[in-house]
Amino acid sequence: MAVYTQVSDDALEAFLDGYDIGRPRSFKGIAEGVENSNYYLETGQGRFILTLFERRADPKDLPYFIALKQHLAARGFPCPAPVPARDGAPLQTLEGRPALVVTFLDGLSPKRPNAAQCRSMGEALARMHAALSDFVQVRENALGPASWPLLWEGRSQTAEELQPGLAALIEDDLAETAKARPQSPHLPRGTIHADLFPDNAFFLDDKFSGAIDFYFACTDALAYDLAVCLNSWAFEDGREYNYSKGAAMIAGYESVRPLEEAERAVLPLLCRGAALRFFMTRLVDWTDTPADALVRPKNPLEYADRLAFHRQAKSAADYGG
Ligand SMILES: Nc1ncnc2c1ncn2[C@@H]1O[C@H](COP(=O)(O)OP(=O)(O)O)[C@@H](O)[C@H]1O
Ligand SMILES: N[C@@H](CCOP(=O)(O)O)C(=O)O
Repeated sequence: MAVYTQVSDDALEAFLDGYDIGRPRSFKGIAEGVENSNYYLETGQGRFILTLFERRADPKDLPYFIALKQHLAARGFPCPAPVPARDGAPLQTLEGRPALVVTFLDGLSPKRPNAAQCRSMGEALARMHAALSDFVQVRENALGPASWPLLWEGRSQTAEELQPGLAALIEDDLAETAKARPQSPHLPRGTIHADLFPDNAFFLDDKFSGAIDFYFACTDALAYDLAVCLNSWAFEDGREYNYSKGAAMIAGYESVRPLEEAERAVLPLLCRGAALRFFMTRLVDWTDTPADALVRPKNPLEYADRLAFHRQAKSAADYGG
């Protein structure tokens, strides 16, 4: 579960005094999530999510994430809209933590996405990129290729314990993605979500209804966002690539923004990089999460299996593009 900071009734009352959203009718901690404490809040004026940012959130990044959500919401893209307090600022303090109230989104996250949902997600991803094309703020991708060797440092033994022979394969992935990196600056860039996994997307009747959790958003290659989604939506049980789902996602994306030839050419490389990024952070969490932590670390091997697929892929056609 992810409620790290408890909010007392008195603290909530005092906090809501600073807003024009009415008195609380319902207030409960949300079990899902990993990084921050999230609460469901219902008042006379509607439903909201209250987030208290925990230790891993860098306070200097919060204004960027808030501005990004404001920008998307203003353009009609379904995402949590920050709710400003009476003083006009959306970012406040509660129980000693930076705190944000956002609007509640309807919909359910798919546990096992189907091809129709993959298509709808691809289309929505391209719409999101278009809506962000005039978002001028820039944030470097802190989990981009330069960070991977640093995350890997001292982890090869853990990788070997998880799967004998894995360390050498990962070293090879690092070398190959580093070699090919100079190709990336030529790709269309913009603001990307960078973590649009199924648990961060909501659906109503197979139609995308909203995206949440923009806390890895950054400026990077647009096709890298598609690569993150192909990794997290189009593999069965974390292992086998589902060609129909991948093809549906790419077709959905291209129905809004056709990929350029340069993007198609490096799609396998971008997918390999995306898999490496999630493998690395999961590997770090695997060893560094204390046994009594509230959240269970996710299995890095799911991404080692995806890497095996990406190593042999030659072109976008291997992904159904
Ligand atoms: N705007 C929202 N509308 C509806 N539910 C939300 C909203 N934001 C978060 N949630 C719920 O809270 C959970 C955790 O949110 P998330 O942003 O993924 O947390 P974390 O950043 O801690 O990983 C989500 O899985 C979802 O159930
Ligand atoms: N999507 C990442 C972990 C990040 O968790 P989130 O709840 O903030 O999306 C993974 O699966 O490794």
